[in-house]
Amino acid sequence: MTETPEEQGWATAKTLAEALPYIQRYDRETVVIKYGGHAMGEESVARLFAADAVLLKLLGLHPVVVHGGGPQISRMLEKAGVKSTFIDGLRVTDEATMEVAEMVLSGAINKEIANWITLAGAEADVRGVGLSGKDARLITVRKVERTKIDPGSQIEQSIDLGYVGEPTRIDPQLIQGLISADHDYIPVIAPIGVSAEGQTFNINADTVAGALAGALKAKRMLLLTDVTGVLGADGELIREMSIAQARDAIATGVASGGMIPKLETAIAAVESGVEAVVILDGRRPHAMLVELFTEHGAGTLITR
Ligand SMILES: Nc1ncnc2c1ncn2[C@@H]1O[C@H](COP(=O)(O)OP(=O)(O)O)[C@@H](O)[C@H]1O
Ligand SMILES: CC(=O)N[C@@H](CCC(=O)OP(=O)(O)O)C(=O)O
Repeated sequence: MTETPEEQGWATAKTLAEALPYIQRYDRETVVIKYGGHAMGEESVARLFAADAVLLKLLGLHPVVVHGGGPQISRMLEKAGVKSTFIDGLRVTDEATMEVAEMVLSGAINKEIANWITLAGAEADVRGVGLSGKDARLITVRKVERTKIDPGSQIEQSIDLGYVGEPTRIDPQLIQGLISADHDYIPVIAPIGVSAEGQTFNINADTVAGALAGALKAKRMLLLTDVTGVLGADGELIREMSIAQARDAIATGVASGGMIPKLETAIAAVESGVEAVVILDGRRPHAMLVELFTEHGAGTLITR
């Protein structure tokens, strides 16, 4: 039986009223949202994401968006005839790759998301502000060091990932200023950092989100990706995990590839005081709203 417009109106009002306890729970709390490159599907879906970020702001939360763009960088490199190489989920980044990565992340994707937020929030003057870790030295990094044991000689060898950085210091002042001011700004951050010497580095976006969530003492970190959440060995969605279970999933190989940096980041964020991390499917419209404002939530919830 189809609902009349009037019945639909009553149902909407009921849904809104039911969200009250959750709206109060997150009142003035910071929520770091990592919007992955795989979650950014068609432009229409990405615009819905921007509109939902505006809604969160108007409901009294402080959303801070960190975006990825791995597949988009790979496509741009492919056009130039360059093959992408990943080691443990991290892109091997030489000088030319760094230039392309910065152009795609800070130049294109960052400004596009900030612009969609500003457009979606125009009537209430909610605005997206696009930044990278280079702005106001938001993210200082050191070069990532990786080693492997050579199977023949059994000698430990270092692997050079090039300009791949890991955050050593987050200076949250600029972000805190933006979210606490009278203006309704939503910071949008590209995963680019600088070394103490000012060299530009490429950083995994999950890692940036985790470090930022810790520094901002966020209530929640949402990792929006292209799977429903963490899947167990049986392929079923795991609804809740402790950080010990997350460590197990990595050690036993249940989590592989891109899921490894996500779980590592989730563990680090929870250990640094973030109450919970949720890994969820960002391709589904309104996934963030279901997670934050309904009893059942969405995806995999990771807590201490
Ligand atoms: N146990 C697991 N549960 C869910 N996804 C997993 C698991 N192990 C590996 N993965 C892979 O991790 C991917 C998500 O990571 P990634 O591709 O880096 O996403 P994003 O671009 O959103 O950061 C999934 O698409 C899936 O292929
Ligand atoms: C060092 C490193 O691997 N950096 C990533 C940065 C973008 C990213 O993390 O994007 P997703 O979240 O969409 O995967 C890269 O170059 O692909």
